[in-house]
Order: sequence, then structure tokens, then C-alpha cells
Amino acid sequence: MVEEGEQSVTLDLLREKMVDFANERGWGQFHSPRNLLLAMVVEVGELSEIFQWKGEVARGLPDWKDEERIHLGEELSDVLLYLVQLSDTCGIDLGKAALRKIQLNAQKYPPNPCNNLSEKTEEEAAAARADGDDDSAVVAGSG
Ligand SMILES: Nc1ccn([C@H]2C[C@H](O)[C@@H](COP(=O)(O)OP(=O)(O)OP(=O)(O)O)O2)c(=O)n1
Repeated sequence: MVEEGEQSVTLDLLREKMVDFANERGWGQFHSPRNLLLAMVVEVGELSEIFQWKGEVARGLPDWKDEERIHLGEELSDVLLYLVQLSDTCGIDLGKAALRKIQLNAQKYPPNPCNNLSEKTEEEAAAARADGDDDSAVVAGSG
């Protein structure tokens, strides 16, 4: 038998666990799309609160304490778990929808082989920005 901690996490596993969680408590009746959307937005607010007033934080959060990281993981999970439930109650297969959207994004924003930031290190990217070679405007222009 696969132990809980060894299970690979899929959106479908999370969906099934949240269906069981709601059914065991008789909460399915309250989990309408609108209620789940509002609950998710509240959790996005709680997630935002963690970053509020901190200023910009470095990638990987190197200066954060363990308890801050744990709290962040909890709030990220709350958003994900409500999103999974919202998608389910709307009859949307979130995994399939997300894969399709990644394809659409790639068509809309074709890769530029001359300007592949993903192959640059953070330092090289920072140096390029300092030289005025900043392609963040391209990303910022997306809607
Ligand atoms: N009707 C509910 C209530 C809770 N949950 C689940 C989804 C979230 O993962 C978590 C949210 O629980 P809380 O509303 O207690 O929110 P927090 O865990 O953020 O607690 P708090 O707001 O006290 O920080 O529980 C759920 O699916 N359906």
C-alpha cells in the first residue's frame, strides 16, 4: 500500500480528498460555485497578507523563518484546494483546462530564440537589466 506521504500528488487526488472531506461533514450543500469562489478569494487575501508590507522578497525566500514558510504553504494550499473544488463543482477538468491554456499561451507568445532568458543565470539577467537590455516590458505588456 502506498503511504500517504509517498503518494504522488495529482489534481484528481486533491479533488477526491476534498469531495470526501465535504461529504463527511455534510458541507457539500454549501459548496456552490459562488461560495467556493468567495472562499478562494478570502484565502487569496490571507496569502497576500503574508507578503503585505514586506517589500520585494528574494526568490526562494532565503531570509524567511521555517514557520513563515509553513504558513505560506498553508495559505497557498487553501487557495489551491478551493480552486480544485470550484473547478469540480463547475464541471471543469482543471488539469486538462490548464494544459490546453499552456498551449494557447505558447501560441500567443512564441518563444524568441535570440532572447532566451531561461538560459541566463539570475546574475546575467540582472546585468542585462542594468545595461538596459530589459525584456520584462514584453511580459509586462501581456494581458
Ligand atoms: N466549508 C469549508 C471550510 C473549509 N474548507 C477547507 C478548505 C481550506 O483548505 C480550509 C479553509 O479553512 P478555514 O476557513 O478554517 O481557513 P484557514 O485554514 O485559513 O483558517 P483561518 O482563516 O482561521 O486562518 O478548509 C472547505 O473545503 N470547506
